[in-house]
Amino acid sequence: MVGKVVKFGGTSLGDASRIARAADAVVVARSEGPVAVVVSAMAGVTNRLAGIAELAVQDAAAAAAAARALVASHADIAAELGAAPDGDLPWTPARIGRQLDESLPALAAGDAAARDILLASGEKLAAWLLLGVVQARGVAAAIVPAEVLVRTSGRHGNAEVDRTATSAAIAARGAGFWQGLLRIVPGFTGASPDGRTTTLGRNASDYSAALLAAALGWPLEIWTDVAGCYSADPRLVAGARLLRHLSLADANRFAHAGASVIHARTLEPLLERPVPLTIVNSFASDAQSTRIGGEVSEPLRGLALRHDLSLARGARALTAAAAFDQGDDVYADAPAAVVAVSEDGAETAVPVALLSVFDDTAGASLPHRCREALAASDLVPLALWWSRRERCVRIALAAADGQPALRALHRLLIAGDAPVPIHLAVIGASGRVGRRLLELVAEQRPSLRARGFDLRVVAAVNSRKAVVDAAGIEPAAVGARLAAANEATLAQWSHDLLARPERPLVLVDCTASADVAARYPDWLAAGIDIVTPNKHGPSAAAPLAGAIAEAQRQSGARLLHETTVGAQLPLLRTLRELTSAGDRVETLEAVLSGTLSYVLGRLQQDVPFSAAVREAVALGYAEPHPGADLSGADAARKLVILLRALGVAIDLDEIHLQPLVDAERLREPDAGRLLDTLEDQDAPWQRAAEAARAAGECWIYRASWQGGIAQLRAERVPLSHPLARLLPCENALRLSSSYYRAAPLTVAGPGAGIDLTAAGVFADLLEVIARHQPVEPLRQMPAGAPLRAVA
Ligand SMILES: NC(=O)C1=CN([C@@H]2O[C@H](COP(=O)(O)OP(=O)(O)OC[C@H]3O[C@@H](n4cnc5c(N)ncnc54)[C@H](OP(=O)(O)O)[C@@H]3O)[C@@H](O)[C@H]2O)C=CC1
Ligand SMILES: N[C@@H](CC=O)C(=O)O
Repeated sequence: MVGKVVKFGGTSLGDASRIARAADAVVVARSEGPVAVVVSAMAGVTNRLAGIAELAVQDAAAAAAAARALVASHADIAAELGAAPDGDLPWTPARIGRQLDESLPALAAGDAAARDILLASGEKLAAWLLLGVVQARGVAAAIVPAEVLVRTSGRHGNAEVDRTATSAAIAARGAGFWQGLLRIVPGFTGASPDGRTTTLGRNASDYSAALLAAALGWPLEIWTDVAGCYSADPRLVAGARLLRHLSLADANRFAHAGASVIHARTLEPLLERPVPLTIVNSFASDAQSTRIGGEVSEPLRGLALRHDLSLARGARALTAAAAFDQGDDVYADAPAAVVAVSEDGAETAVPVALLSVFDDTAGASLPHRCREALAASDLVPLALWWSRRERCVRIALAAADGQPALRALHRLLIAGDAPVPIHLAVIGASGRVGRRLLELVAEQRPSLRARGFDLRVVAAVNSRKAVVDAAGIEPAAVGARLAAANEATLAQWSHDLLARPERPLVLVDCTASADVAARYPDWLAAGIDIVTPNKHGPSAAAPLAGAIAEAQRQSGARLLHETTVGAQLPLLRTLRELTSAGDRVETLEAVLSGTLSYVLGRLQQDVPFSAAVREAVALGYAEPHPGADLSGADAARKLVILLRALGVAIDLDEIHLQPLVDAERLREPDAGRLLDTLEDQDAPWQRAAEAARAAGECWIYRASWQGGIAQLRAERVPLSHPLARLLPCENALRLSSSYYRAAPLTVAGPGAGIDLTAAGVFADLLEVIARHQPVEPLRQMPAGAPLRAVA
């Protein structure tokens, strides 16, 4: 009886809820026939184990503690799942813990065999966890140690698999063994001829699963965090298309050229003993998938980019065949200009990109069309040639031209005139800024479409409900769709959003929520751009601020938040540009709260304090909870953001802050009730305003930064003071700097309001969209002597 092999990647087993979901999928699969499961270690675990191996060399006690913590975290997850496996098991967290303890001296001595035992324990612990949940679901299951199946060389860290011996070992168990109990096999692991545990190199669990599937002759499903192979890396190319059916041979050509998702090594056993492979998105199993092998296949049309290559001038040369891809003669028909590489090229090497263009429908015209497409985008290749063996066009480019060329060629050869989809998730969609933003999206969509973009709202969220719909939600229907939607917590909708394969995805956070801002690192790390007027992220304390910066650095996704200070006023961008042009700010004073500027301005017009606050709320200047304005906290966040834009490392708790009204009353959580308490402030503020007027002065809520001290407080200033001349609600910034010493730079204007804020958010959104412009401007090739080699 034919069964199937199901492999779960680390993200699919990333936490208790994902393990439970994987177990559910296994139970369904088991109800349909025999199943063997291969598991990776939980996401991040192999990196932690590698870190422990390094630590053991320097600090054995710290390594032991880290190993214990890691093993204990798996036991905690089993407790959370309420499912620990029973029966006689080859290992348990306790056994693995003891084994790691015992191996510490060998690890400290740098023993490669001990390191392999340590690294392989991640998959074993994951197998143990999944076994427990599957058993708790009533499925009879058992673990098979990979060491008894996968036969390898003795090379620790990256062992070679003896495929013949491995197939024989798998077959030797007999059909009954595989068709009876559900078998769970840890991936990434094998054993040397003398029985020592070996590991197969990073990301090798797919390979383990392919070995098992080929030996059993069972189809393979790989459950991972993407839907499959795309016509180009969807993180780099907006509108990349999912390739639904590929032959094994075409998938192999594509993988060898550097296409992501499937490693060429995974395909090797399947090419020898063909069984179909399906890639399934664990987080959106409703989504489409890629099926490799099997009855149906489509012509390969896709682009793969490698940028881990370099091109050298002079020096000792190797054949590119050896340097690029062992045993592959793809360069045999390449021009002489790109067939050699410097071996000692560290000093002379220039990074290059190598783009492989496959279009099996194009015939002999493909090189010519590639040339034309590049020329149309003002991109100049270093070399372009037809690879007979791989039936693709290879294009060597200066490294900086790699991604622009990828996008340009994808658009011109594959996507055609189809607009680039830009997916939008609007958080805070029923709020004032959120609603106005959705109106702007509806208004501006036609002009964006004319520029080649299709702006689609795919998610809308408020504090209680969420709609996620890849087909798109009409902006005008968002309110009704949310009203009809199910309740969803932040954790739930964030999880659903992270699972969506659509890119580019821009999350617009129109809340004032710190909890939402705390999720920014996760979203950014997943390649989701964020646009926001919410000050909680950019003014967050160092740990969150650092995580946000790091996630942007690693993923290339960006957080844009120009409206967090002064709404639509050009403040942050101006300061960043000045700083990067070498200016050094010496002192700064500002009015940063639109609400307080309005309230204090209205006092001068004889409007009572409490009435002025109500007006500011009604006009849309105030925060969702006006206590944030009256306490000065909102303005303090703006000052932090402003100073950080100038390169000043400062946290909120370093600001000297004097609230406008007493802190006690600001504890009232209900905004309406807080407003009801304010009338007793009318008389004192009326007296204060009259006294100021009599002295030829007025009140402002002044922010300042001088001598390293940042403060905010209500102050009386002469009417001649530049910050006294503001209209109610206006903000102003005045700074002296090395460039603005003779006369300070002043920027002033309306600094709050729903329309202005939504317009500023939309402007940030346009900036993100512009990054996905399919054709990019000409980039210069690196200067220097003629370039003549690729590696
Ligand atoms: N007004 C202005 O002049 C300016 C405002 N800003 C900023 O704009 C942002 C939005 O302000 P505004 O539109 O007035 O606020 P609103 O109170 O009108 O709207 C806030 C929205 O966020 C939603 N929300 C709150 N908490 C969560 C959560 N945990 N998860 C998901 N959604 C949540 C609310 O849901 P629900 O509808 O269910 O309550 C609501 O839809 C704020 O950060 C503000 O500081 C920035 C510059 C200027
Ligand atoms: N409440 C703020 C507006 C948004 O940042 C203000 O009054 O300035």
